[in-house]
Amino acid sequence: MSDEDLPLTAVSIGVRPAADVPAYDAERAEAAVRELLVAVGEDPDREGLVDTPARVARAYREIFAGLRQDPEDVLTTTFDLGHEEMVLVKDIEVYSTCEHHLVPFHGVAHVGYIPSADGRITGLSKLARLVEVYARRPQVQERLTTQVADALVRILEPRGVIVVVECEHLCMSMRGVRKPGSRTVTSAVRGAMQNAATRAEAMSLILGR
Ligand SMILES: Nc1nc2c(ncn2[C@@H]2O[C@H](COP(=O)(O)OP(=O)(O)OP(=O)(O)O)[C@@H](O)[C@H]2O)c(=O)[nH]1
Ligand SMILES: [Zn+2]
Repeated sequence: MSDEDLPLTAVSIGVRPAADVPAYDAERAEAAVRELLVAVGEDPDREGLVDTPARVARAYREIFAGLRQDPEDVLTTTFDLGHEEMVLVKDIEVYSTCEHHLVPFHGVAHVGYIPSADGRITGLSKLARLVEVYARRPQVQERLTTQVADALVRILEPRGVIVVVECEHLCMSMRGVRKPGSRTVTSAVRGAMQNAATRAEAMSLILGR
């Protein structure tokens, strides 16, 4: 499927299904890192840098592994516990990569849902794994937040979902506007979680009050 064939929703812009993403090209990544070192004025053959292109290529494989993972493969484990109340995993550590500057943004995600009427729930770790699938891609924080919420809606069919992400963007800290410590908060709220009282309950749990 070409990018032109994808519907232009916030979720799918620039996003291909894992099956359509070509295999990771470590050789190409390594050559590109070597070029980058030359471009910034470094000598890629000096002792300290000689292994760096290969090292960075290996690191990028890991950092962008989510491009080759489908959320459906993560949310496979479900249980029918008959639990119909809110489930919330908070303070899930997030490391992602800003797609504008290719530097990290990091912080926490809070993921909550109200199970479907039949009480179908997923494993708690799967919520954190879902965040990982989308964080390990070139990202913007808004899309990361939306994608996690919409994958939960699509796959678990819960009655409601809330996803709140709070991150510091190193592109705003170490360069550019240079405002270390500023945090960006994004949220996506779906279904019954949009009800004011339910949303307030979720937010009070997230804020620890
Ligand atoms: N909305 C959004 N913006 C982001 C995110 N990550 C980085 N940005 C912003 O993307 C914008 C890119 O702006 P440009 O003017 O094209 O790039 P730039 O000249 O490097 O901008 P500065 O960062 O202001 O120096 C900046 O304002 C960043 O702060 C994100 O996750 N969400
Ligand atoms: Zn950035």
